[in-house]
Amino acid sequence: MHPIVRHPVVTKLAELFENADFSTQLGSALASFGQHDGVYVRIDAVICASNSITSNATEDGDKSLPLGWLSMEKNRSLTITPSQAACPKPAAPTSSDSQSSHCAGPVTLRSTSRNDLDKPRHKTVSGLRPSKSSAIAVVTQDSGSDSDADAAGCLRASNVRIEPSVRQFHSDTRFPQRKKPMKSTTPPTLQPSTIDKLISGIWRQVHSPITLSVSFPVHFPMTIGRYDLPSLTEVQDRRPEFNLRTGVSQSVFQAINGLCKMYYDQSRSSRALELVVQAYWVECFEARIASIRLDNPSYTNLEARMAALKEACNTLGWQEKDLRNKMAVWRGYKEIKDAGGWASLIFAGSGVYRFCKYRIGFDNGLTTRLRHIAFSLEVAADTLHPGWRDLLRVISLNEPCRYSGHPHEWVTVDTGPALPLKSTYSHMVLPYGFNYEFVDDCVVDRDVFGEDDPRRGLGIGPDICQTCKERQSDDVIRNHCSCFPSLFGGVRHPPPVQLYHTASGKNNGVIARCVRCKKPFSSFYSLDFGKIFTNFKKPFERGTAIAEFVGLVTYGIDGLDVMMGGTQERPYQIFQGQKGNFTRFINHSCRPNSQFQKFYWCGIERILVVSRGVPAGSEITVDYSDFYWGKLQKNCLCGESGCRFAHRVETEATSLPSLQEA
Ligand SMILES: C[S@@+](CC[C@H](N)C(=O)[O-])C[C@H]1O[C@@H](n2cnc3c(N)ncnc32)[C@H](O)[C@@H]1O
Repeated sequence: MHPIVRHPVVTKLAELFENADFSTQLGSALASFGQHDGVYVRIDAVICASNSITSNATEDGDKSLPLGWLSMEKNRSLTITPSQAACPKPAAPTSSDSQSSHCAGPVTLRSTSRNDLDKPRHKTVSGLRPSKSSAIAVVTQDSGSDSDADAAGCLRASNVRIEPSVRQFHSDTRFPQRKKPMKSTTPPTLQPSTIDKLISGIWRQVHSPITLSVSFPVHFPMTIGRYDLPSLTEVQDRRPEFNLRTGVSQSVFQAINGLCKMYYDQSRSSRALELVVQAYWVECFEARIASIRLDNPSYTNLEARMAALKEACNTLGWQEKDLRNKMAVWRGYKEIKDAGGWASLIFAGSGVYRFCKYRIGFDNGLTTRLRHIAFSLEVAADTLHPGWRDLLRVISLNEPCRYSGHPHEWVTVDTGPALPLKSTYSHMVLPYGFNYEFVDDCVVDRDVFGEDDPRRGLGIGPDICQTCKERQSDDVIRNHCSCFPSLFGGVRHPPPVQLYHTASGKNNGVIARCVRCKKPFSSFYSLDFGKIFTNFKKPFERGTAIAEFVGLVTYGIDGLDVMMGGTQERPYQIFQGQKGNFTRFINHSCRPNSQFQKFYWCGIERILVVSRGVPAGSEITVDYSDFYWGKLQKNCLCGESGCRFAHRVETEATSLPSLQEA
């Protein structure tokens, strides 16, 4: 076999075009030449009309662009690029050379056209230009002419003769580009890179109130709090008539807004599902290739790949070419998923298709950056969209968390991956270190209170709300009190808040991400595994309960932060030193956006953090009270203009403070 056939470029081409016969065909074509230095295999890219794709013959109008030449010299194969080959080394004129010229037809993939010879390789900018060549090539009948003596002759077909210099014009198919006028003299501003846009898009979606879920119809009617949930048919029936001619009332407009939002969210869910399935398909495809090779040990990887591709095309009913194109995009999805986790793909938004189709920035650090945020992203997704992992059920995947513990055990940091909560206290001297257990409800200290619950209000009935006088019950159907529906008497969701590392020296704090409406069905609802999702990109509205202040209900603690509760006759403390919820991390502000507030639920006193209007994306703060600050040897860092405790380190603190209700 001719050594050129073993040239890596030939192998690569055969692989690239999945033409296993290419090497054999080339070998037999070269066989007629014998092994000598004068044979070139010229590799061209041919631009042709789509209708000539099916036929092997190239059309007259086809444009051939030489990519390079392969040749043998001193028994060593060489690769010559077109730039080197402005004049490839002329081979010594031997009798065999002339033979090679004559026989060039079957070896070259395409015969050389005149255009190929004289076409300058740089980009042309005008429609008309004189040729740089001082000679013109003319096709002759005499294939054995001596035109090969020309410097570039060895690249020319032997039936081309060079005429003496003729002025010639070429027309160009491209119009000159219009020069864009300079808009202004202001210096150009740095635009965010495509990767920046993709990553900020992911964060935007994670912090948005979308509900990503596979929706199933649920059995209605049912009641949550005071609100009767409509049945599916009721939903249809209640839709107002959409008749634009009779005018659009506010309620009609509200309804169409609700409908629009519902389907918008639904299509986002199905888009996310599509991404999940397609990324997973790529994994299955690779696994199928491995199985085919196991079943057919004689198959090469290429053959196994082709077999798997055929199988897929048969089921999908797509052309192989179509599937290949789609696969290229799906591979991008898989790469994003591999680097940033499933959350990065699910929340990637619509730009991800274009991103993967054109592979913008993939080699430019995208995977490193996604790996960097994977952790924080998953913590945020779990905190704000607890149902997002359900989407993976479509591929029967039970994806384990990349992080361990409760999402609030991770502190988000603007500049990098989330930090383990414990590590953010390593710089502090704490008597027992930092150990905090997240619990949803208060735990009564039995050593102190026995079977009694000190929070039980004397003379307060367990059934009637002190505020609205409606019936209270943990049974969703029986409950009629809707004072704080997000916490009591309804379906409880994880609050849309995250722990974050403050930049102002207060160590950690709590940030509001997106929030729930006070009323469950103000204008829009969506069905999600039978739950009602009422998240909106709204602030925690004034009067909304953000959370209950949860910890160990005890008494007798001195010198540590505690919340005082009960009455003078029956006092108790809520201690968050070892267990509790995220309210333990809420900082003080002299202009707070929330406050502590007492509320009786089923006869038991609860201390709530209630919003005074917290915008999404801002820190949740309360006023710790003068009493607390009076005992704290620290300056307040709230930064408010009317800060009461900014310059008070000199003040003697007698003992450690207690938090008190505002
Ligand atoms: C209940 S903790 C709040 C969470 C705390 N930042 C952390 O990282 O654990 C109360 C402590 O936070 C700090 N802190 C809260 N608000 C503050 C403020 N406005 N200025 C300075 N320190 C504050 C004080 O050290 C205070 O004793």
